[in-house]
Amino acid sequence: MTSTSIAVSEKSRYFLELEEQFGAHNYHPLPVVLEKGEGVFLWDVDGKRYYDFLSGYSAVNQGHCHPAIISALVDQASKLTLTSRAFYNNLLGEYEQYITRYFGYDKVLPMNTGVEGGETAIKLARRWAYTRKGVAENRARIIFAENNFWGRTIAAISASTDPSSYGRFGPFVPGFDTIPYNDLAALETALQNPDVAAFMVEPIQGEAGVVLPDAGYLQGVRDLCTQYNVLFIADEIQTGLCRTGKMLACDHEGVKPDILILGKALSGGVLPVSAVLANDEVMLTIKPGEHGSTYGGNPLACKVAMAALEVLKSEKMAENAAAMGEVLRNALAELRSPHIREIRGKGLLNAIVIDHADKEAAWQLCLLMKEEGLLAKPTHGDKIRLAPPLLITREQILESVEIIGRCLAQLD
Ligand SMILES: Cc1ncc(COP(=O)(O)O)c(CNc2cccc(C(=O)O)c2)c1O
Repeated sequence: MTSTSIAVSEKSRYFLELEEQFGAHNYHPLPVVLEKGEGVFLWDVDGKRYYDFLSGYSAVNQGHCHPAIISALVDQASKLTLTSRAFYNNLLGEYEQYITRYFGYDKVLPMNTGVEGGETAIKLARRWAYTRKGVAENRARIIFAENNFWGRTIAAISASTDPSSYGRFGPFVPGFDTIPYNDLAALETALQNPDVAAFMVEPIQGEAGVVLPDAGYLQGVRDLCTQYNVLFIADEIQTGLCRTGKMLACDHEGVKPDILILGKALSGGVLPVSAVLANDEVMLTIKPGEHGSTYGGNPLACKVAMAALEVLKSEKMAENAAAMGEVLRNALAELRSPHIREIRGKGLLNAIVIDHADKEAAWQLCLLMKEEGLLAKPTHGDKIRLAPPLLITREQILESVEIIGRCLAQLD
């Protein structure tokens, strides 16, 4: 059933058909056409209001159109938006000082999208391996966890174990190996190879369906990477910035990666901003003119990112995510729905695994929830991510779970 064949309003149909005719068919969106966002809410073109339980895949942690972030955007947009890195500007240095002190690293390399952050981290790791670890040129290896997802570039899909990500896009980037997630023995075995430069891993696997490792896994990764002189790269693009109830998911175990990758909510969902943080031993292996991007570190992004980071702390969003995550998981459990096989998550990064004979049940449930005023989307078939903006209240969580419960009851 295509989106355009599902019953939608005349106004919505107009927009769906425009995208059908003039846009690449590289997504299969839920049939809803949005035109306004504020806090935890979205409104469609007919003025219907929805709870947003996707948050732009955790890019809108601070809530849609957060006033302080929009104010920073609007203020800077009328002054200076882009200088390129051919020249200095009055915001990049202040932003670099702000974010490196915020997370406790010597330096930051500013980029735009999350996948650019991943690519940058890999280049840094390879360069560090050749210039500091003594790995022979072009022999560096990067280890990834199975079921990783860090974007859509050729390098990102070269690391993927998901055929729907890499199928018929070969040939692939060499020097990448994968091991089972949450398996320290497998990691230690892989680290016996002296050519390994880094292990890049999500502290909680997002696109795999919110997969949590065992307690102690991240500490084990940290210890093994230290023991074998391998860089621990934490991809916190989806788990970071208060989403899991701490500033970083790594903070739940108090571990500090050698390279930290941030994106998504680094701009509060306003424009693409990513960042790679590391100490000098790693970061200074890349010399002037050897890496960058036209928009990387632009003054508009710097201003927006500082505002986005500020509100995370000033509005105690990590604390609220931790508390509301408990409320959400407990309320979902109270539903005692036969169609919920599993409830999992940390903070406000959660997912339910749907148990139903119909393999389309998760999609159907999302359609039913849309009709009832809640937006969510399945990932990998039977899992529905439940990840609202981090300023959601207890009352809003409970109202949302009532909606989910009503729709689950209609699934039979
Ligand atoms: C953990 C993680 N790392 C990197 C990326 C890549 O970020 P960018 O998309 O900004 O390059 C992600 C992205 N996460 C994500 C989740 C769901 C859908 C999509 C999509 O490409 O539509 C992306 C992610 O979830």
